[in-house]
Amino acid sequence: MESVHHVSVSSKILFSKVRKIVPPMLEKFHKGQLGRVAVIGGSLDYTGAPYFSAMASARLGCDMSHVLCERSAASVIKSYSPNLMVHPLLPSIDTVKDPNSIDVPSLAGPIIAMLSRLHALVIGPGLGRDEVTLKVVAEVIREARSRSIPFVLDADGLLIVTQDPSLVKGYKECILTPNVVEFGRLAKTMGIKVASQVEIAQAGNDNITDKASDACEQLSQAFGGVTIIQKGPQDVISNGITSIISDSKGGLKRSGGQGDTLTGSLGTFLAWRAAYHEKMWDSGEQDNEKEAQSIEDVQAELSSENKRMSPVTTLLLAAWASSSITRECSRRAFADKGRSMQASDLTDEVHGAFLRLIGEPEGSKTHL
Ligand SMILES: NC(=O)C1=CN([C@@H]2O[C@H](COP(=O)(O)OP(=O)(O)OC[C@H]3O[C@@H](n4cnc5c(N)ncnc54)[C@H](O)[C@@H]3O)[C@@H](O)[C@H]2O)[C@@H](O)CC1
Ligand SMILES: Nc1ncnc2c1ncn2[C@@H]1O[C@H](COP(=O)(O)OP(=O)(O)OP(=O)(O)O)[C@@H](O)[C@H]1O
Ligand SMILES: [Mg+2]
Repeated sequence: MESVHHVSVSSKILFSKVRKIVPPMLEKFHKGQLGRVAVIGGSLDYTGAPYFSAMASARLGCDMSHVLCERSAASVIKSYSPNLMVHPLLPSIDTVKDPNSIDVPSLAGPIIAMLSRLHALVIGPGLGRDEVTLKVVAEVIREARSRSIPFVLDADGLLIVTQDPSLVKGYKECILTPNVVEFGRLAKTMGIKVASQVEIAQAGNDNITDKASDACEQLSQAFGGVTIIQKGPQDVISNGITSIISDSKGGLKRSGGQGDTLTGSLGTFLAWRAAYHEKMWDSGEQDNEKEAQSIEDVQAELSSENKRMSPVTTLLLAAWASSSITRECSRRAFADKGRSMQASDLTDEVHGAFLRLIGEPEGSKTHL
């Protein structure tokens, strides 16, 4: 018998809490303060995924969007947009002298040197499966974790986790974003038998949401409390103790690359969340002495009108907000383009989705 631990707070209240972690637009801020995010991905085969992710991050509102990619992908990604800063720093089998004897820390050095300037990382979009690349990215993950830099792992980044779960196990500043297939692979790696959303639906269960939350909670617990967004007909978000369901309407076209709008949005939200906890602006909330742990604590923080939120609560909110924005982008793009909709159509909807769902926080000076 599964236990159910998802929060029961209305979307309206959740969005009002999300608005608290969005920095207002103020004249005093300098370049970079509204977010410096890097997407680590992009290879010979895949150049679209890192672009969609980095553009979603930029369109949502971060100041600096970097892409750290494999050499062969760099010029291609640069040609998509001059707004992105694209760095050809990832090695591959083709660019090292001897793939069987590589100095991983030294190959990872140029990327690690950038970490101190970044608020958040999105690791995996279009990364590919080159073994040299993956070893170097695993080293970057280790270093980012040791510096408490928050990161999102998706696509081929999740493959790195299936190869070595200890890289993220127990790290609370990390979000995994598996699709149905990736969720199954992660569960298998952790040796737990959980049904995916599709299997649950096919089995004709009545309580699909409860069963899906339970599966996501179990996987999160197996990872020591890492936050997981299981994407699907509804996105189930869990940190092993508390879960939130994101089930707003999306579009009906399942073109590839929509998950990249999610990861890019997450990158920006993680950067904003860090700024919120550093008190970069006055949120008008009262200090909160107690750090939320349990679902009751999280629920109380979400229901309180004027209390600062704990990192556990804001991580769940960042995940829920990013999922909601992605689904709203998909809904709007599908309403406009129908079956012709592509991933790039979501990119164009990010700002409109943000304004409709969240809106500018109090104090923002958007009209000069
Ligand atoms: N334009 C681009 O550059 C894109 C690049 N992508 C990259 O492509 C690489 C491989 O990603 P894949 O997602 O193909 O990973 P996999 O190679 O692991 O393939 C997953 C497979 O699962 C299938 N699948 C997905 N959702 C499913 C569902 N709900 N039910 C049943 N089957 C389902 C897919 O059709 C796919 O064949 C990654 O690096 C990714 O970032 C993709 O994100 C798509 C867009
Ligand atoms: N059946 C569905 N109904 C509504 N929304 C969905 C459905 N399936 C996926 N989505 C939404 O699409 C987005 C991407 O999820 P998806 O499962 O396509 O990820 P993915 O396979 O990793 O995508 P990508 O092609 O970018 O790698 C998520 O935000 C999710 O909420
Ligand atoms: Mg994907």
